[in-house]
Amino acid sequence: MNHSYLPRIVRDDVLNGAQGGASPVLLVSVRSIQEAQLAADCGAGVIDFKEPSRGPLAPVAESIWKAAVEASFEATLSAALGEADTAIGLAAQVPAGFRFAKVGPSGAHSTAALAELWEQLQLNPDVELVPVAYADHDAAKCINPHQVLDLVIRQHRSRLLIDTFVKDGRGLLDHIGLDELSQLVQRAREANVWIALAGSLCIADMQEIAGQGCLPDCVGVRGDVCKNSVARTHVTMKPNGLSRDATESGLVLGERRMGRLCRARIEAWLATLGQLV
Ligand SMILES: O=C[C@H](O)COP(=O)(O)O
Repeated sequence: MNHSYLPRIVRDDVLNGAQGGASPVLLVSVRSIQEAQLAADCGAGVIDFKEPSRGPLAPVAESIWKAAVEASFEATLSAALGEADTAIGLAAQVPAGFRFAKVGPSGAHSTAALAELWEQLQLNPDVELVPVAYADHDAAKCINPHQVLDLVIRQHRSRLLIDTFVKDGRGLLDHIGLDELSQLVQRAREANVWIALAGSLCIADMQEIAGQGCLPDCVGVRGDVCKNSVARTHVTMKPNGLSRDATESGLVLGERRMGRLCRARIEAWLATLGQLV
């Protein structure tokens, strides 16, 4: 494929974000090595492993983390660890080779409760915590994104992802206004905090956000690029009485078609972000 119109994404750009004048980096959440390969081939800057059927930040199996490190994708690796109930136990298992670990704040009713959660995460020194704030914080029963950002700044942490807890078709902008989002991004900027936005974002949302002069360091997507994904094909294309051979050949054809759709979507995102500097 022709990558010439895509922004050149190298790992330093991923880590430094738009603060150095670069375009926002694209993070694509995937649930398998197959999807990761597709995202890497397209040029996604961050490949984030999560199992969307089990929650907004649910982890994939540890065997997939290991396979991802072995695959040596040309992208920064990120692992979603879920919320306190899974993240504390899993943190130490995230292999070196991963750079980010996303942890959700649901249930943290106070700043102190969230600080305690972060304190309990025994991450490998090479793996950096990406604290998450939920725009729909009432549903997640936790403190709001301003309070999470306050804590990030107070603890001299480097990163923050604002996402949505409930994936019900509503997106980030259904829960947080553009003015408020701009304030958060601006505050993060001033405090030298790398900030990522996600939450069922589509390209039109991103254009609206950017039109407000609000440029995050990173944009995270899954729903918009993976709604036709290979993984979904497996879910929707059950045997249904077809012979095994016919079913398998249908799956292969379906996977190819869906893979093309995902690829086109990721490329459209990269082209859009590449224009935002
Ligand atoms: O980290 C980013 C999220 O995985 C985005 O997922 P989503 O686009 O389905 O809300």
